[in-house]
Amino acid sequence: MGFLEEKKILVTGISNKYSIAFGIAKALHKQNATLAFSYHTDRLKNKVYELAKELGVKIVIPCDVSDDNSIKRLFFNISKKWITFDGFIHSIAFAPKNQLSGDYVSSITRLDFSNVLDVSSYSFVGMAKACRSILKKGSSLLTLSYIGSKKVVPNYNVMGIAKASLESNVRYMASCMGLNGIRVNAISSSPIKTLSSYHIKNFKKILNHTTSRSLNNNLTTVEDVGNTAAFLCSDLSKGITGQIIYVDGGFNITAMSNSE
Ligand SMILES: NC(=O)c1ccc[n+]([C@@H]2O[C@H](COP(=O)([O-])OP(=O)(O)OC[C@H]3O[C@@H](n4cnc5c(N)ncnc54)[C@H](O)[C@@H]3O)[C@@H](O)[C@H]2O)c1
Repeated sequence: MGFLEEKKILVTGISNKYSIAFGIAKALHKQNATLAFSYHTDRLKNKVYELAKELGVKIVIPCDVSDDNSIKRLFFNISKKWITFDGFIHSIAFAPKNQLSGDYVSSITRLDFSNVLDVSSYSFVGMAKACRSILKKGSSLLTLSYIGSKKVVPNYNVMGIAKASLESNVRYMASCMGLNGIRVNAISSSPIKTLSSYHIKNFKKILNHTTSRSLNNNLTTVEDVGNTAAFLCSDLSKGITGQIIYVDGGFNITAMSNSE
């Protein structure tokens, strides 16, 4: 019997087996959570159904978080299956590839700025707003962030601004929803090789730097993030809300590595 027995949790943001969201789904499944998946586009449908089958997930629903009607449809479908549920994982971000390299000030446009913040930050509160009435007391909402929100990481550019907004979203959402017994947190993860991170210029350099400066000299894995997510979705973490929890081997506290 796992510590998420009886919990019904929606996992968004799976596009393939390398997605952090799939690592989280596996960890939640291991603790006996009942899961639903949402996926972004038709192009991902077969892959996400295949991964759902691997974990025995019966509910798989499309949702484009840049569209309010699509978000509404997602939760309407969830309510038909579950009536109420215990929270969701928001593992969604988007920036065009040309915004993840080079000179931030020269390349940013008003349109890209608003699209990136819409999909990568607004969507978290947009989803919470749409499902608030069917969330159980004790629910947990979780999103994924990165230290580029607080410190400058070359080429992360507008995504850093989006993550700063997302982290602030976590605090304001936690404050609003606390009285309903709903907790809201973020995991700030080390860099991990996924489809999204692949688009960041010189990602390998960022990955190597983070690993060499982390206190345990280890690569952070999706299993590490997944296990922390499982804890944050469970009642074991009921005293934790409005927090940005670092899963980065201590990288965020260092100013210099032991070997420098
Ligand atoms: N990989 C890393 O190094 C790293 C580090 C810290 C935080 N994160 C964050 O983790 C989260 C997951 O990213 P990942 O690295 O697993 O990459 P990923 O590409 O596997 O996941 C990103 C997901 O966002 C979804 N998405 C994009 N636009 C969408 C939209 N309009 N509607 C619905 N879904 C949409 C994609 O379909 C995809 O499944 C992101 O928020 C990312 O910023 C990643």
